[in-house]
Amino acid sequence: VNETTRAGRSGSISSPPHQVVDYSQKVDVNPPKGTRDFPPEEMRLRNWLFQNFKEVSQLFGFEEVDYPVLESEALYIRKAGEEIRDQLYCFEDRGNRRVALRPELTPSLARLVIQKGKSVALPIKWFAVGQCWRYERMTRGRRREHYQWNMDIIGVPDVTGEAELISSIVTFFKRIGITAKDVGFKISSRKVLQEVLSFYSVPESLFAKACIIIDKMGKIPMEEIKKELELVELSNDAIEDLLQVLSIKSLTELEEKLGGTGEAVSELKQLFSLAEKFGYSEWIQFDASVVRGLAYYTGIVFEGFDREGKLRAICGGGRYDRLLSTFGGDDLPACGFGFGDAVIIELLKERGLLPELPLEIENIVCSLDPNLQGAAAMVASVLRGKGQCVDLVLENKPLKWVFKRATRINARRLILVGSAEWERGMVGRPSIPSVPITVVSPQSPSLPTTSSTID
Ligand SMILES: OCc1cccc(Br)n1
Repeated sequence: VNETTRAGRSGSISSPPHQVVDYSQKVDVNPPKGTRDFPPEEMRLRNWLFQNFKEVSQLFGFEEVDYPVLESEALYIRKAGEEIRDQLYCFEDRGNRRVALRPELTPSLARLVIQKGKSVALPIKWFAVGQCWRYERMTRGRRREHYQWNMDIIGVPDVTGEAELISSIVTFFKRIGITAKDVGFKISSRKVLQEVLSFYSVPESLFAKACIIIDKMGKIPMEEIKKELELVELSNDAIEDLLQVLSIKSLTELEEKLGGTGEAVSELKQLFSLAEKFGYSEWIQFDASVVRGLAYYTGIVFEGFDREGKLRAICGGGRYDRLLSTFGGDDLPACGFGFGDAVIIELLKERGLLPELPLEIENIVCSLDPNLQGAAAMVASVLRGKGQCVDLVLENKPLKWVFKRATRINARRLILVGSAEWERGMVGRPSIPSVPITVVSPQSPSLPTTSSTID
C-alpha cells in the first residue's frame, strides 16, 4: 500500500524528505536547536561520567539494559498534567503510528518487564544510560535532549529498595569528589499527601493531579497553585492543611501532625534508620515539600540538590508500585531514579572538580622515507598486536610536522622508521624533550615495548 493510498484513507502522512537540496545555501553546521555535539574533549568527559555511572551500577549488582529511543507515544500519555507530557517530542511516522522520542526511561523499563513476564526472576535490578528528549519552546533556551542514568529495582516492596538506590547515588558522588557538604537529598513520601487528601475525602483519582500541581511549588506563584488545586475540587480547608503539611521539615513534626500509625511516617522512619546503617545520614533530610513531577510515584520520593541552591535538581526518584498496571500488566513493587548528565557537570564545574582527561596516545609511528610506509605499517601492526595504541602517520610529512603531532597527541613514544637505520640498525635522533624516541630495524628481534630515549 503506498503512502498516497494511506493518506486517502487515514488523513495526513508524515512529509517525505525534501527531494531537492539547494546546495548553494551552506548547510547549517550547528546541531539542531537544543541538541549537542560531542567533539573529542567533550566525549572524553561524557565517557568518564558514564563509566562512573556504569561502574557504580555494577558495584551494586545491577545489570545493564537499553531500549529504543523511539517508543509508542502511548507509553507517555498520562492524564495528570505533567510537564513531560506537554513537552513530548512526538510525531506520526510514515506508517501512521503515533510515536515519540522517549522523554524518560522508566516506561520503557515497565514495558520490557511486562514483555518478559515470569521469564525474569525477581528482584529485577537493572540500570541504563540513555538519551531522552523533550520538545520545549526554545524561548527558555533549555536543552531538548540529555542523557539519563537510571537504576531500578522491581519486586522489592520494602523501603530497603529506596535505601539501596540512594546509597548507590551517594557512592557515585563520592567517586567523583562530591561530598555531603556539596549535595544533599530531600526525602519525603507521597503517602504524606495521600493521608492528608484522604482525611478530606479527596478521591484517589485526583491524587496524581494534586501531586503534579504541588510539584510546581516554588516554580509558579502560590496563588496559581491554590487556583489549580481548587480546580481539582480541593476544598479551601484541604488546601490550607496541605500547604501547612508541605512546609514540615522534620519527621518528629510530621508524626505530631499525622500520628505515628500511618505508612508514611513508618516508612520514612525506616528509611532514615537504614540510611544510618548505610552510613549516609549526613546526606539526607526530610522535606515534605518534595513530591517530584511524575504522576506515577506512589510512595517514597527523593531528589538530589546542590546545597548552594544555584542549580536545578541533580537527580530524582522514588517508588512507583502501580506503573505496570497502567500498561495492562500485573503490578509489581518498583522504585528507581533518573540522573541527568547536564546538572552534574555544571556542579563539577562550580566546584572545580572537572577531571583532566587529556588525549593520550602511547605511540606515534612514522616512516622517514616514502618507500618505508609499509615498514611503518608493519611496526604499527606489531605494536597494536601487543595492545599498544598507535597513531600511524599516513602521509609523507616533514619531521617538524611529526614532532608537533607527537606533542599534540601526548605520545609517550615516537617511532621513526628510517631507511639507513632500517638497513643498518639503530641510530638515534635528537629526542623531543617530552617524547622519547625509539628507532627500530628489521634486525630488532622484537620491537621494544618500553620507550627508550636514544641520543
Ligand atoms: O528533565 C527532563 C528532561 C527530559 C528529557 C530531556 C531533557 Br533536556 N530533560
